[in-house]
Amino acid sequence: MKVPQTLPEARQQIDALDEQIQTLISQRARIAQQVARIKERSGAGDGNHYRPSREAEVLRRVIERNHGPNGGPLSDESIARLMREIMSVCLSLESPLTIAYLGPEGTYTQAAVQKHFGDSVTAKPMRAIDEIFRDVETGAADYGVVPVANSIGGVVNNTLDELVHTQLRICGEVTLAVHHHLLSLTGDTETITKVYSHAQSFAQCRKWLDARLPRAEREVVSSNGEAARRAAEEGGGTAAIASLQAGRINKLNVLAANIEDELSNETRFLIVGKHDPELSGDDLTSIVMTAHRNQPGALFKLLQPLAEAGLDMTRLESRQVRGSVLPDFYFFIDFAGHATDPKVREVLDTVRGEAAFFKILGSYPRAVM
Ligand SMILES: C=C(O[C@@H]1C=C(C(=O)O)C=C[C@H]1O)C(=O)O
Repeated sequence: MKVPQTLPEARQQIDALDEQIQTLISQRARIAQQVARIKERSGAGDGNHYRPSREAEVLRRVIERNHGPNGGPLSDESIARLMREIMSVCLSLESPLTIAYLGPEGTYTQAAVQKHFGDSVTAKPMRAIDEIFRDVETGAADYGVVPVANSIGGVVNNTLDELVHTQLRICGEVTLAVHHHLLSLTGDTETITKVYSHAQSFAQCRKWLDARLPRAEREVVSSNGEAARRAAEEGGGTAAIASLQAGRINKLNVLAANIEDELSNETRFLIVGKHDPELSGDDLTSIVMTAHRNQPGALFKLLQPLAEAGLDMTRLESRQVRGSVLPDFYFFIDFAGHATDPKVREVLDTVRGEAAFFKILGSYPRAVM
C-alpha cells in the first residue's frame, strides 16, 4: 500500500483495511465455533472450552510478531490487549464463562478479570475470598480470580489459607500495576476528615497519608470498591483510596492521583478452576508443603532437589499453620516448569518423599501481558 498523502486517500485506505480486518475476525470466530464442535466430538470439551495455555501461546506470538517485519507502531501491551478481546469474544461463542472475583464492582480484582479474560465474560462480584473458592467448587462460577500478593503490602493470607485445602487448581496468574487515588464527592484534600480503604491500600499509601492527611481518620473496609461506595454515600469530608474505575462507577472526583508510596506497585492475582492447563512452553508450578518437625535442615532438604535440577524458584512464602501450638509452617513455592515435564515430575516426587505435607497447587502459563 502506498503512503497516502491526502486525508481522503488515507481514509479510503483505512476503510479498505477495516473491511479486511472485519472479514478476518468473522472468519476467526467461525473457526472458533468449529473448534468447540471438535472438542465436544473428541470428548475434550465437557462444556468448558477455555484453554489458558493456548491463549498464552497466541498472545506470546502476537508480541513476538510486533517486533518482526510486520510489527507496527503499537506497544506490545496495546496489540496484545486487542488480540485479548478478539479471543474473548471468540471464546464467548464457544462457551460463555462466569468469573467470580473479589467485589464489589470497581476493585482491582475486577480489573484483573478484565485483563486476563477480556470483556466477554460474566464477572460475578463476591464479598470475600472464601466465597470465590466455594462458588467455583460448586460450579456456580467457572473460574475465580483472587489477589495473592502485592509488591508492597505482602501476601494475602486468606488466599494462601484457601489454597491449602481447596480441590481447585491454579490455572493462571495475572499481574497488575496498581495505582491508588484519593477520591471524593466534593471538596479538596485539605477538607477530608475520614478516609476509607482496604488494609493493603492503607499500607501502600501510609507515607502519603502521614504527610498530607495526618489527622484524618482511617477506616479499614473489606475492599477498595466498598471504600468508594461509602465515600459516595456519605459525601462531605469523606474520601476513599481506590482505583479510577471505582471512582468512575461511584461518580467520585480525583483529589490526588497516584498516591502510592512506591512507584512500582504491582499486585499478583491467581486464576483458580477445576481444570489443569496443558504445557504452554513458559509455565510456573506452585506447590505447598510442610517440613518434618525437629529435623535439622528439613527445609533445606525440601529445596535441595529443586536447586539440583536447576529449576528457577520464583517465589517462597511461609505461613504458620493455623491452630498449631508449635511453629509449623506451610511453605508456598513457585518455580519455572510444568508438572507434566518428566524432569519436573521427578523433582516433585523426591520433594513429596521429604515433606510431611505436600500438595501441587497447579501448573499454569506465566502471565504474558
Ligand atoms: C479457539 C479455541 O478455544 C478458546 C479460544 C481461543 C482463541 O480464540 O484463540 C483460544 C483458546 C481457547 O480459550 C482453541 O482452543 O483453540
